[in-house]
Amino acid sequence: MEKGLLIVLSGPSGVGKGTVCAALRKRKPELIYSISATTRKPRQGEADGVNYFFKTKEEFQKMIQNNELLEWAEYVGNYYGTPIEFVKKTIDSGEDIILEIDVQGALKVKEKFPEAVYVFLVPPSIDELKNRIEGRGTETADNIKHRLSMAQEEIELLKHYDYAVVNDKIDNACSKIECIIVAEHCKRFRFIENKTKEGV
Ligand SMILES: Nc1nc2c(ncn2[C@@H]2O[C@H](COP(=O)(O)OP(=O)(O)O)[C@@H](O)[C@H]2O)c(=O)[nH]1
Ligand SMILES: Nc1ncnc2c1ncn2[C@@H]1O[C@H](COP(=O)(O)OP(=O)(O)O)[C@@H](O)[C@H]1O
Repeated sequence: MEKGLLIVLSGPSGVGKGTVCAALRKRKPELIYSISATTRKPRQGEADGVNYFFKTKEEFQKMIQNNELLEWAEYVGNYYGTPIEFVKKTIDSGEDIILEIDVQGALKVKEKFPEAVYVFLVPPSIDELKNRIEGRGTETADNIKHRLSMAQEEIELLKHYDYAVVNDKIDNACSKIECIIVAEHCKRFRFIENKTKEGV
């Protein structure tokens, strides 16, 4: 049976990863979403086990020690990580799973899963990125500054990704990601065909 795709969606904070994933969920309900663990405090409206698994620093450290995380990263003073078990189970069952993670985390996943599909969500401009982070109204002025300076460095890492998707309009970005998923399935089918022809 063909394995599911591991799709890694990342990009700078505020580019719209969460928003695009929420829209994709509606358009493509069969896609599975990984839920990360974090030591960040829940924002208003966020629930444990839905947006994140909210952990204390000690609990998070235990997850690292027990090899329960596919990757983890420290981002602006908090830890974020991807529980590995759920990801493995999903792709082994032939279903596609999407990870919405930061750029450092994505590059760590690439070391373990080079065959995953790496998509970088690009802001239309740095000014627009600033507007979006400020407009969201969830961060302090200092935190926004930090996120923006990280964004400049993160955009340099675009070259390690398979695809760049500009998040100008949410629907455009979703359509492009859907096209990427279709194309990647076609690519893997060709790979299986070649193997069959070679008698492997
Ligand atoms: N490495 C890694 N980054 C994550 C994970 N989950 C979320 N992130 C990223 O951590 C960053 C901060 O997340 P968050 O505090 O929710 O803020 P926001 O995504 O900017 O709204 C974002 O870039 C997320 O994509 C994870 O499991 N691993
Ligand atoms: N295509 C878009 N056009 C305009 N605003 C957007 C777009 N995508 C996201 N936003 C807004 O930008 C802000 C940051 O989006 P969010 O999904 O929280 O980003 P991220 O998860 O990458 O940090 C939110 O207020 C969201 O409504």
